[in-house]
Amino acid sequence: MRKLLYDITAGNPRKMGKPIFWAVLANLANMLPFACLAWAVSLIYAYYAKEQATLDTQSLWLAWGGMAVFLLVVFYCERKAYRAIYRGAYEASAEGRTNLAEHLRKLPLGFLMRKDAGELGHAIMNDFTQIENAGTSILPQLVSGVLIPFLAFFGLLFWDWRMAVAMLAGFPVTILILWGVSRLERRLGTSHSRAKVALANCLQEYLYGMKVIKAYNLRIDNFQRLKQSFYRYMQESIRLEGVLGPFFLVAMAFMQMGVSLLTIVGVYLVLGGELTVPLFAMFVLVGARIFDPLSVAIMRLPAFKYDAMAGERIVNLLAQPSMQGEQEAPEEHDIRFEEVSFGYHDDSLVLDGVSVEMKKGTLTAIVGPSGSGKSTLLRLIARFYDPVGGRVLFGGKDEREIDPEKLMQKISMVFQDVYLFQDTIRNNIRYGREDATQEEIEAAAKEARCHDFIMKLPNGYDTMVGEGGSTLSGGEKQRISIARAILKNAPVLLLDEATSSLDPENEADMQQAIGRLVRGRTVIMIAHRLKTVVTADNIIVLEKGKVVEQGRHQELLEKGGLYARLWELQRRTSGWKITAQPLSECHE
Ligand SMILES: Nc1ncnc2c1ncn2[C@@H]1O[C@H](COP(=O)(O)OP(=O)(O)OP(=O)(O)O)[C@@H](O)[C@H]1O
Repeated sequence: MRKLLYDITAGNPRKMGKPIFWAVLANLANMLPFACLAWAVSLIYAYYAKEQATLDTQSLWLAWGGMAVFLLVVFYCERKAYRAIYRGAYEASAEGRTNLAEHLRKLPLGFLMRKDAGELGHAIMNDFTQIENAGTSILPQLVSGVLIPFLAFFGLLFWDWRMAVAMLAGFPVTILILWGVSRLERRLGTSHSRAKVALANCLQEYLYGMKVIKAYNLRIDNFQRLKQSFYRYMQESIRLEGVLGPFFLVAMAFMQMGVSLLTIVGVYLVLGGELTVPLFAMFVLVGARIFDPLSVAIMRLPAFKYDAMAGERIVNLLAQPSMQGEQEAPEEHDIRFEEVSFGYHDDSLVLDGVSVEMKKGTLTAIVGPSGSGKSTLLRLIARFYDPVGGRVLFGGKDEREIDPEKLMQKISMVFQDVYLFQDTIRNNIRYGREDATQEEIEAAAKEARCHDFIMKLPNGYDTMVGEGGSTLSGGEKQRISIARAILKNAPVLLLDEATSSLDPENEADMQQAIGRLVRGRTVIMIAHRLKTVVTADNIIVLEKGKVVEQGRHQELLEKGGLYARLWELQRRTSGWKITAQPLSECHE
C-alpha cells in the first residue's frame, strides 16, 4: 500500500496529504445532512405512531436548521478540497517533471542512449499526466470512497450490529474478486503501456523523417511498424477494458447486494419488534448513501492501478544512479588516457587500450578512417561515458572522481551536428554562459564571424530559431555554436571538424572562427580533412579503436604509415597544395 501511494504520487506522497484530508472531510460532511434528515423522520414517525402526543416542532426546526448549516459546511469543505486537490496534483507534477528533466541530465549518456527519446518524452509528459489524473480525480475519491463506508460501518455497529453486518455482507467477496484480478490487471496494464510507448516512438520517428517521406513519396503503407503500432495499441486498449470490465461489474454487484440484504434483514427485525422504524429508515438512508462513493471507487480502481504503473516508471527513472564524482575539477587541464578501453555494448570494444596524452596549451588532432573511434574518444574526454577499462585523467585526476558538472565547466564542445534550441539567437549563444551581457554575446558572435549575418536577420539577435535550428543554413548554425563555445571560454576545447560540407566562403569563415577559439587552450580536434591539421602539435592516428601512430605531420609523413597513406589519398582526390594551412594563421 505504501509503495502504491509512493508510486501514484511519483515519489512525492506528502504533496497529496492535504488534498486527501479535505476530500475525506468533504465526504464525511456530506453524511451530516442525512443524519439530520433521519432525526427529522424519527420525530415525525414518533408523532404518527402516537409515541408522542404532539409533534416536537422545536426539534424539527432544529433538525432542518442543522441540515441547512451542514449543507454550508459541505460547500466549504468541497471548495477547500477542490482547490487543494487541483493545486496539490498540478504542483506535484510540475515539480516532478522539473526534477525528472534535471535528473535525466545527470544520468550517464549510455543509459539515455539505450532509451528511445519517445519513451523518455512519454515519461515526462504522459506519465505525469496520468499522475495528475490520479491525484485530481481518483486518489481522493478512492480514499474517501473506502474510508467513509468503514467509518459508517463502525458507527452503525453501535446502533444495530446485525444491520451493519448485513450492509457490508457482500464486501468480502468484492475484495476477493478485486484481489484475484489484480495480477491480470497488472499484466494487461503493462502491455497496454508498452504499446503506447512503442506507438509514441514510431510516431516520433515518422514525424522526424518527414523530409525523406515527402522526398520519396512514402505512404503510411510503407511504415508497417507505425501501422502495426496503431493496431496493437487499439487491441491492447480493447483487451484492457473488455477483459477486466466484467470482473469489476460482478465485484460491484456483490457489494451492492448489501442494500438489498439490509432491507430484508431490516424488515424482519422491524416485524419482530427488534428494530424501530426510524432506525430502519436511517440505515436505509445511510446504506444507500455510502455505496455511491464505494461504487465509484471500485469502478475507478483499474484506472488508479494503471496510473500507479505510470508513477512506478517515473520512480524507477528517478532511482537511476546519476554519474559518480564529487570533487572539484583541477586547475591544470592536460588530458591523459591510460590504457583506456570502451564499448557501447558489452560484446565489442570501440576503443581498445588507448594511451595518449594531450598537453595543456597544445593542439591535438585525431585522425583515422570512419568508425575508428574518433568521436568516441572525444565523448570520453567530456565524460559522456566512463571507460570500461583504464582511466581518463584530467589535470592528473581520474575523471570519475570529478563532479561531471564541474568538469563540463572546463570544457567547450563544438559538435559536427549542431543543435540549436527553439529560442532566440541571443539565448542560443547565451547557453554558453548564462550571465553573459549583450556586449559579451556580440563580441563572441563577432569572433565567430556570425554577427554580420545575425544583424541582417529581421529581428537581429531576437530572431527565433526553429526547432533544431532549421531556419538557418548549416554554416550559420555552426558559427553560432562556435560563438557559444567562445562565450563559455573554457580552457579545454573539443572540436568535431565539420567544414567539409560547407561552401568555400562559409568554410573560410568557419576556419577563421575555429582558429580564434584554438588560441591558448588545450584543443583536441577530430580532423576529417588532413590539410587542417598540418600545424597540430600532435596527431593521433586511430584505426579500429587502437592508436596506430602519433607525432607531428612531417614525422608521420616520413614514417610512411596509415597517416601518410590517408594524406596521399586525400591530396590526390582533392588536388591540394601543401601550403594550404588555414589553422596556422591563428594557432599559436
Ligand atoms: N551511440 C552509439 N551506440 C553504439 N555504437 C556506437 C555509438 N556511437 C558510435 N558507435 C560505434 O562505435 C564505432 C566508432 O564510432 P565513432 O563515431 O567513434 O567513429 P568515428 O571515427 O568518429 O567515425 P566517423 O569519422 O565516421 O564520424 C562505430 O562502429 C560506431 O558504429
